[in-house]
Amino acid sequence: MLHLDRLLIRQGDFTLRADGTADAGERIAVIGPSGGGKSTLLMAIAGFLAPAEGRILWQGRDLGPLGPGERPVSLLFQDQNLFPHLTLRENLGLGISPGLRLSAGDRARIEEALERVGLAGLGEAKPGRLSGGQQGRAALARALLRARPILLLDEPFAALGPALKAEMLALVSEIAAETGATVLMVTHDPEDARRFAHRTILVADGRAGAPQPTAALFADPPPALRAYLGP
Ligand SMILES: Nc1ncnc2c1ncn2[C@@H]1O[C@H](COP(=O)(O)OP(=O)(O)OP(=O)(O)O)[C@@H](O)[C@H]1O
Repeated sequence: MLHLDRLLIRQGDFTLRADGTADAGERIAVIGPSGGGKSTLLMAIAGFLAPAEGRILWQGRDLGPLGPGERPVSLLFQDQNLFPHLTLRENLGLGISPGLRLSAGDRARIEEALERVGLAGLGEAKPGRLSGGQQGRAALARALLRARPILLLDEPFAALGPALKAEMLALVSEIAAETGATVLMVTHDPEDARRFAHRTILVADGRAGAPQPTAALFADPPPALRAYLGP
C-alpha cells in the first residue's frame, strides 16, 4: 500500500497538502486544474521534492530517507525521457543499469520488453526515428524492465491522438496487471480517468484528497472539479 500520510509539500509560494492511500496493484487517476499541484505530488512521491511535513510510506516503509534512484518508483513524463543520441536498446538498458553494464540475461530481457510493446526489430533505432506512439511504447518498455512497484505517469500520452492514446492506456493497464504495479496517472481528460482508473485523486485548492471512486466523482463532482470540467 502507498500511504500519503499528512503530507505538506512546498514549491516556492505554493503549498500542497495530501492524504490518502492506494492499494498495491491499484490504478489511480490524478486530475485537477492546471497549476493545482499534480506534478508536484508525483515529484514528491518520486523523491525529487522533500515534503515539509508528513511521510510517504510504501508497504509500511517511510520512503523519506531514500533518494529518487533508491525508491520503488518509475516516473514517466510526457516527453518520455528517451535520450536522443542513444539507440532504443541503450535507452532501455539504462532502466536496468545506469552505466549500461548489461549481462546476456539483461540483453535478452531488453529484447523481450521491445517485443512485448510491439517494437521488435527496432532496438538499433534512435528515438528521433520513431513516431510519438512508438516513443511512448519504448518508454513503457523501459518501465516494464525496471519493474518498480509504483509507476507514476505525468500526462504521458497527452500529445497522442485519441485512438493511439486509448491503445497506450490499454497497454499500461496490461503491463501494470503483469507487474502488479500501483499506477498513479495524471491526466487532463476525464475520459482517460474513467477508462483507466476505478479511483481518482482530485488535486485542487492546495489539496490532494484521498482517492475516490471515479464514476461517482464525475457523476457528482465537487465544486472545484465542476469548475475545472466546465459546463
Ligand atoms: N520549481 C518551482 N518553484 C516554485 N514554484 C513552482 C515550481 N514548480 C511548480 N511551481 C508551482 O507549483 C504549483 C503547482 O504546479 P504543478 O506543476 O504541480 O501543477 P500541475 O497541477 O501539475 O499543473 P499542470 O496541469 O499545468 O501541469 C504552481 O503554482 C506552480 O507555479
